[in-house]
Amino acid sequence: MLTVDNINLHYGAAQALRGVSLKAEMGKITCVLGRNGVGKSSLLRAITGQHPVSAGTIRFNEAPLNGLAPYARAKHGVGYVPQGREIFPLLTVQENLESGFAPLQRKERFIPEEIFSLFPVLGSMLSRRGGDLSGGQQQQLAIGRAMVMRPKILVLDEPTEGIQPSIIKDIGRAIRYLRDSTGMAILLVEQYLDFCRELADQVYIMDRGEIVHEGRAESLDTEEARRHLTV
Ligand SMILES: Nc1ncnc2c1ncn2[C@@H]1O[C@H](COP(=O)(O)OP(=O)(O)OP(=O)(O)O)[C@@H](O)[C@H]1O
Repeated sequence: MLTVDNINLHYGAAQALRGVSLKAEMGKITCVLGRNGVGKSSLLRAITGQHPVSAGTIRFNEAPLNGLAPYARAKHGVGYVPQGREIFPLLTVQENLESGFAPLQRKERFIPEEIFSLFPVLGSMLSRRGGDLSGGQQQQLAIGRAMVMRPKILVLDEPTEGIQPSIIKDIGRAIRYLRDSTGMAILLVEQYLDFCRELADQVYIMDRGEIVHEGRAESLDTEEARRHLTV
């Protein structure tokens, strides 16, 4: 389980996270909802080691992650699908997937077949450049690349952003499959309430750098969630 306990995060003098605590359990999908600018990406940056926290602790299966570089967190099993995908536009699909090999030992350096069963389009586009793919295909590639490193927790930053509805469905299916088949923990941040409600087991709502609600997805008060999602 990932345990985030009372973290603060600053950009210079500006505080983006205030005493944020949450848990993401193995075999569960945990969704953090919030509108633009409330600190969702900052939370994921803190968890993946892209930005240091100024207070609080982050542990994964009891191992402290604080202070570890992103690659060391990847070795602990933290896979990250950043906002905007950040795939390499000039590398091929195959090379993008292979860039996930970095934290793996030599004998593990192969692309698991299940990536192509989940996202067949990647298999048919292996020699195409990442930059030539549509936004939805790039999102699938970014998830595939994170899967290459066999994560124990997959952290996704707004996987539905700018993506057409049919591909959002595929991505939802893939995330559910990963939870059910591997028992990994999945933590995603979103603004898209319906996607989150359909997919998540546990939901948190963030507003202005703080967690303002926590509960099971089926008991989420949709009206309250919408209030936090509109400015
Ligand atoms: N590198 C940075 N330097 C300074 N301030 C930043 C930086 N990144 C984010 N912020 C600020 O921190 C706050 C939280 O931003 P963050 O990106 O975490 O929010 P978000 O909920 O993920 O929103 P979005 O969906 O737009 O990414 C915002 O006020 C933002 O302007």
